[in-house]
Amino acid sequence: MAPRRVVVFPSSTELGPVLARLVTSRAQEAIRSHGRFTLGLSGGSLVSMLSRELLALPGLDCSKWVVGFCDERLVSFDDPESTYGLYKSQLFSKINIPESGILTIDTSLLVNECAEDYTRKLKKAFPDDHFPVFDMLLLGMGPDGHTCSLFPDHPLLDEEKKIVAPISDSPKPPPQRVTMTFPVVNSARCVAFVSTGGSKAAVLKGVLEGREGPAFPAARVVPTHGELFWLIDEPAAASLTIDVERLGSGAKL
Ligand SMILES: O=C1O[C@H](COP(=O)(O)O)[C@@H](O)[C@H](O)[C@H]1O
Repeated sequence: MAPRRVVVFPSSTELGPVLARLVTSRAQEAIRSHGRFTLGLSGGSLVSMLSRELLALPGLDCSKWVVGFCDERLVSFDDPESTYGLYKSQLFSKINIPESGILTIDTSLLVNECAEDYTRKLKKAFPDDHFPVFDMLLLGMGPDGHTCSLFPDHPLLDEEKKIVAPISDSPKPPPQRVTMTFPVVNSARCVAFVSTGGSKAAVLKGVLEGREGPAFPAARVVPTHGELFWLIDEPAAASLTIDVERLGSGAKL
């Protein structure tokens, strides 16, 4: 298990460019080693930061990228809650990723069927893996400690067999979603959390310094063989007492 790296930036302004360069460095490594880069994206506040920062990089080439979703809300793609819809307008429509390289859910299906259909799509994209091994997953964390659509005290936290699970009682709207499960998240070669803002400070302390076990879903993200980064800003790090790395916008991870 690679050591966890908790990296604190003065603000999201410094964090953003480092995140973008981390993604492209892992993309280059993956393409060199096995010809493509598989990336799992989260929604929420990540969408606009990641899109803006990737688009700011000169000469970004996404022709060998395969992109999936760590979780997705079961709403039509033109709904403002659709993670795919947001990435399409803010990122995919502006880069050279092939359409076949974007693994989307089928929003016409009921939530259980949607999860099964997405499972089939991931199995097809990762034919050699029992659980898909993504080169990189980008995760967010809600103020309740949820990540993907894996919420505190939900039975899905203990899912060990499924690749993608349906959820129809998400405490955060919209209620119907599909989500990668922990076995998939923890199989990734690199996982990077991005968490910014003072509203995350208390939960971040619980997740990163929790003494009495992993009560928060985000604390269960411990890649078996992969790297784990927590990229956070000073307001989110305000309550931490553990040792962290403090870096600026020029850093290379
Ligand atoms: O609902 C969701 O929330 C989490 C966290 O979002 P944030 O806006 O607090 O960063 C996100 O990672 C997940 O993909 C999304 O569906």
